[in-house]
Amino acid sequence: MSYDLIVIGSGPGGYVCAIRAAQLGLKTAIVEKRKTYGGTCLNIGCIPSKALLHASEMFEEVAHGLGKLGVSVGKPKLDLPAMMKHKDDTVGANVQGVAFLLKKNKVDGFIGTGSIPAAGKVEVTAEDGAKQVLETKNIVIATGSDVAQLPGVTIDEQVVVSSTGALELPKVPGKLIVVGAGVIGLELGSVWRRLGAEVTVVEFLDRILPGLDLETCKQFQRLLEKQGVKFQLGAKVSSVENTGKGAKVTIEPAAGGAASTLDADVVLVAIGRRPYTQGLGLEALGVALERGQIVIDSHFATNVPGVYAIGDVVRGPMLAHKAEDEGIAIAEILAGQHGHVNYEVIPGVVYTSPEIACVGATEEDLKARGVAYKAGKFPFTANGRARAANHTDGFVKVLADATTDRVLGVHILGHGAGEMIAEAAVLMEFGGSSEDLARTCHAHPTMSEAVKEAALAVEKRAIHI
Ligand SMILES: Cc1cc2nc3c(=O)[nH]c(=O)nc-3n(C[C@H](O)[C@H](O)[C@H](O)COP(=O)(O)OP(=O)(O)OC[C@H]3O[C@@H](n4cnc5c(N)ncnc54)[C@H](O)[C@@H]3O)c2cc1C
Ligand SMILES: NC(=O)c1ccc[n+]([C@@H]2O[C@H](COP(=O)([O-])OP(=O)(O)OC[C@H]3O[C@@H](n4cnc5c(N)ncnc54)[C@H](O)[C@@H]3O)[C@@H](O)[C@H]2O)c1
Repeated sequence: MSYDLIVIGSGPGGYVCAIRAAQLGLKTAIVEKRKTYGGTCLNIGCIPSKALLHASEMFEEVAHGLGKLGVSVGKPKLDLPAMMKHKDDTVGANVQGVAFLLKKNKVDGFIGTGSIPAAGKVEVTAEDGAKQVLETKNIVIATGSDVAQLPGVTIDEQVVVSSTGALELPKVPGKLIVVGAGVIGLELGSVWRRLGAEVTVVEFLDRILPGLDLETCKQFQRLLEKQGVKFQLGAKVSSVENTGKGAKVTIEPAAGGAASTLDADVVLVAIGRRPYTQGLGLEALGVALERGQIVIDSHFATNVPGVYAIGDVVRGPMLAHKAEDEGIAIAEILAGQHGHVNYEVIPGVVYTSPEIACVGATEEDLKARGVAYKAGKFPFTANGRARAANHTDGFVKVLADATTDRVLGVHILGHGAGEMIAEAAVLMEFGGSSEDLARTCHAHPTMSEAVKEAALAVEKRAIHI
């Protein structure tokens, strides 16, 4: 069988690419080494973590959030196996959904490890070792990423866990140490804190969530501390001694100085992810890599003709929707269209409570680039719906170019921020101004009115503050 396109890896980048290519009439196949489609995101990432985040948020809300609303209930009881079943069922429904969509679009699926013996050929090795070679005009590598390891620390997924093990813990740990105050550490740390663990986050830098808007992160850290999360910033974990029943974690100040130790029942290592290219045969093929990432041009092409790459395995934020948009763009390019991704407008969401959502530049980015900007801010305490729902933490911040008024960035800390950010992304995609946002009628009473008020605040004309 000869194909127009073979995609290696069926995460959000790969499966979306395959479906779009098939829609455009390309004879397409997809190769996946896992037993189920959907990649990191659906199997061990976005989807299971959001199932646990939602369930644990409900647990906490029932425990602490309802009394003020006049709803009196008894102390909630945690049924962890049922919560884990909800997570597993959610994953199951999603991965089956992807298998259905691939079939519906007549994409041929091959379960096995894909490698590229030469441009135009993909070898698929099944679990039992059986091999077959498929012919194709084009190959898209969408093999994603894997957990970054802490030097000298072995992840056994029992006591010392990665995000994968943290989604599967059989009981709530008494003490959980999280290494890394990035998105994974704060999301999964929140899950287990809500369910009863004492959580300490150890972060190398002097701030949490590097890369996100600093003011937003500082306020967010204070809210997490109020919830009971402890932070040790400017501290690096230098060793973890796994005793089988728990661990001793040695922490050194990042700036140097005396080490200290902390005891933990479970240690979550969440210090980032690395591009995954193992077993593809890229070295023999001569595909250029830089810091582990496959090097691509603006059309996703590697240096080997007919071989392209997208998603976590290439440069840019490691986000599912970025991988999806790249998958669509390369499929359209291969079908002779003009696929394109606007990297200036990729939203990011941290699914904690409250959530953080952002799109575009931070104040730090704009200062570093020397761009003159105006900031408009509006707190949820002044929003009627937020007060009615008892979700008054946080604010919306709109950053607009001081000369043209074009919106350059929007940062939201608040309940439902991940849903609210979409209107900012649409506005920015259309090159909109803060005035466009301020003049758009927003339904009352909604949390989104805070977005409009923050846009009004850019010109110091917010009404409700
Ligand atoms: C705990 C966690 C939570 C996350 N939450 C979010 C979130 O809420 N939102 C968000 O945007 N992002 C989130 N992410 C990141 C997101 O999962 C990734 O950015 C996204 O999955 C990248 O998609 P991808 O298609 O590039 O690769 P992946 O999803 O990693 O898929 C790659 C696939 O390729 C397969 N593969 C690898 N090598 C081969 C081979 N040689 N042959 C065949 N198959 C191969 C792998 O088995 C895998 O299934 C999260 C990640 C984690 C770990
Ligand atoms: N909601 C989402 O969109 C979502 C959720 C989960 C994961 N993800 C993606 O997954 C990727 C990986 O997430 P992550 O949280 O593992 O990585 P990250 O890069 O977001 O954060 C890792 C943190 O660990 C710190 N660190 C590194 N070495 C350390 C050490 N020795 N001691 C203490 N701290 C150390 C870093 O300074 C950094 O703050 C991210 O790129 C993220 O985009 C996204």
